[in-house]
Amino acid sequence: MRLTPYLLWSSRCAIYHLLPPSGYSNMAGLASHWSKSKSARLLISNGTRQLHILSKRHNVPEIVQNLAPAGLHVTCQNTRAFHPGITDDSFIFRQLLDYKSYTYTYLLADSTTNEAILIDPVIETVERDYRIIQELGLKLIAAVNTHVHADHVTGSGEMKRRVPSCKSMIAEVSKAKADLKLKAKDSIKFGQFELEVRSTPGHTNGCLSYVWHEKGMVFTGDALLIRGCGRTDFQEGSAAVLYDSVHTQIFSLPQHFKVFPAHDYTGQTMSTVGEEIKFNPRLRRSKSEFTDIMNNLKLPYPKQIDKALPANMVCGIYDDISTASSV
Ligand SMILES: N[C@@H](CCC(=O)N[C@@H](CSS)C(=O)NCC(=O)O)C(=O)O
Repeated sequence: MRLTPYLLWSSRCAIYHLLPPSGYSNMAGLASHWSKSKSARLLISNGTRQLHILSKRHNVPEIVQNLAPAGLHVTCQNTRAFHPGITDDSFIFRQLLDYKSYTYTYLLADSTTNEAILIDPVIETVERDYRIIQELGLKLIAAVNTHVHADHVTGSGEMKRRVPSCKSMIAEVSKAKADLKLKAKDSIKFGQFELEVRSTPGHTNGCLSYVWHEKGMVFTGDALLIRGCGRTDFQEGSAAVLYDSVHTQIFSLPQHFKVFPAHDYTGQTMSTVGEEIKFNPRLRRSKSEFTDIMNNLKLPYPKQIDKALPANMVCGIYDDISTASSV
């Protein structure tokens, strides 16, 4: 069997993708590694779906021989490994991209109860996200917005039309319409898990970040981007406020916490608190240097701002736009 490294996340978190066999010379080594390792597991898949998890009692070389003609693969996964899109035993995590606005939507779920939440859904990708939720057999309980976005329309309202149990959420101070208004120290529960709500204003006055302490993740919206941060030139933005928010609410988290922002324009998917403290070219500086940088960005306004702001004040339900409060 040919053993092809699929992704090397760190020296102790390797995920190997085993291609359909052309010979089985490595099989003995693999089987030995697998039988000794508490965290490695072998999954049978058809390339898109996981079909079966092999247990230690299976005769792996024999099974693999029979899989290849059927076009099936064996994947050896280290369950201590983590990568967006990989499901560990207790939770499901998907990082979903909207190519138009470079927005990340996050799907989080408890694998036992199947309760799920979506962070920052986008209206154009609601069908895709809804299909994933259905395929995975999840019960969507919330569409959680990090803030009133200016560059795209939220998918919360459209998702609510498809999933009546789904509640829309946004910061109370944003004054946007939603089923549940959030404030600092609230928690968002799904199954056995919960996210802590932290107030991180500065990009907008109602920006929230969501901390998943148990899994060491923080969803920062536009407050903290990878090697960047949200602009501060509209929607009651303030560079000084953003600086304090990030330093007190995000940089105070353990340095290994993974940072998942609402956007990335450079193809990066995640960072860590420690990396951003060290390498963020804006936020690692003093507050006055940061303010100078932010006040001189000279970015063009987002293309969809005129449509996005009023729509997002009503969770993206266009019928309600005429009754929305002003932004
Ligand atoms: N070109 C995009 C908008 C890009 C932009 O302004 N992004 C915002 C977040 S969405 S309001 C931002 O804060 N960017 C920070 C930066 O440093 O780029 C469009 O037209 O939609």
